[in-house]
Amino acid sequence: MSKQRVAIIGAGGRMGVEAVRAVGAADDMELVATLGRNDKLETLTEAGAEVAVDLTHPDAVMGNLEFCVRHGIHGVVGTTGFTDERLATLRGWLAEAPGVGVLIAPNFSIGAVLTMQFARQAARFFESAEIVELHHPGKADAPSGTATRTAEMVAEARAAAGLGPQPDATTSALDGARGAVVAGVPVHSVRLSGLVAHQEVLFGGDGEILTIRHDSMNRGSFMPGVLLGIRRIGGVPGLTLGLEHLLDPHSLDLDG
Ligand SMILES: NC(=O)C1=CN([C@@H]2O[C@H](COP(=O)(O)OP(=O)(O)OC[C@H]3O[C@@H](n4cnc5c(N)ncnc54)[C@H](OP(=O)(O)O)[C@@H]3O)[C@@H](O)[C@H]2O)C=CC1
Ligand SMILES: O=C(O)C1=N[C@H](C(=O)O)C[C@H](O)C1
Repeated sequence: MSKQRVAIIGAGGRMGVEAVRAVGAADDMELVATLGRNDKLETLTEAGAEVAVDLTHPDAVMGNLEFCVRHGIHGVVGTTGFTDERLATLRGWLAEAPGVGVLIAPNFSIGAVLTMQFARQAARFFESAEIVELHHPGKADAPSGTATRTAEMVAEARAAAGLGPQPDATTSALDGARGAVVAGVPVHSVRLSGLVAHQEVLFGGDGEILTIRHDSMNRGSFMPGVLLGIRRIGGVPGLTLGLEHLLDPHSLDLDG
């Protein structure tokens, strides 16, 4: 069986270095290109890349994806910063490139994927929900992509259950004291030396609190998800939002 030809964009970064190691060690993959900020995207086509992994920066990722999609290269994207508008633009490019697949994974770690699923499942039972995400101080964006996606999923579940706005009597607060509100869910961002990537989803009801916490202790925790995305995305044309859609179809059917 021929090996998948993989390129990594952002190869010198914290995640990129780890991904170069993981792809290099995978028997079914060949690392054909590693790109940094100053490399031309044409390197991807010259190297014959079939899948490009993007681990760069919110300012760079859309340009990278436009090039990949237009040149028939599948994308596995860990980079954050995807708004509804960006996703619509990406869907437009994909509509003109039948057969090309792009995975946008807010988080590649299985524990974080499960955290989001558990949070979605719990949301309808509690009147209050807030998120605390905690990361290393080198992180460029806040709130994290994972926290933003989690808040959206919690909000969707609340709306489907007919829950209204959260109780909150605050009428006077310093800017930022109540966090950033994402789809009605307050999200608090901590940046602290020593941390890697962590998240708590807090739910409150009458006399009880449920806390769902996940900790990535190192960036190796993301690599099985990166490799899974590379292996599967070629068989899933169009946009896939979230690693859960590439896992076994029934493995995350928590409501079933
Ligand atoms: N989905 C997931 O599971 C995870 C996602 N992430 C996300 O991945 C992204 C990268 O994170 P991290 O590795 O910590 O960040 P780093 O800042 O460590 O690395 C980013 C890399 O991208 C490069 N880069 C920046 N701009 C460009 C560009 N225009 N073209 C090509 N390369 C570029 C940087 O190059 P240079 O060194 O020259 O600046 C650097 O090597 C972030 O958005 C982060 O949130 C992180 C962890 C897990
Ligand atoms: O920048 C990071 O480190 C991470 N970014 C992603 C995010 O914003 O959610 C995933 C993980 O939290 C690590």
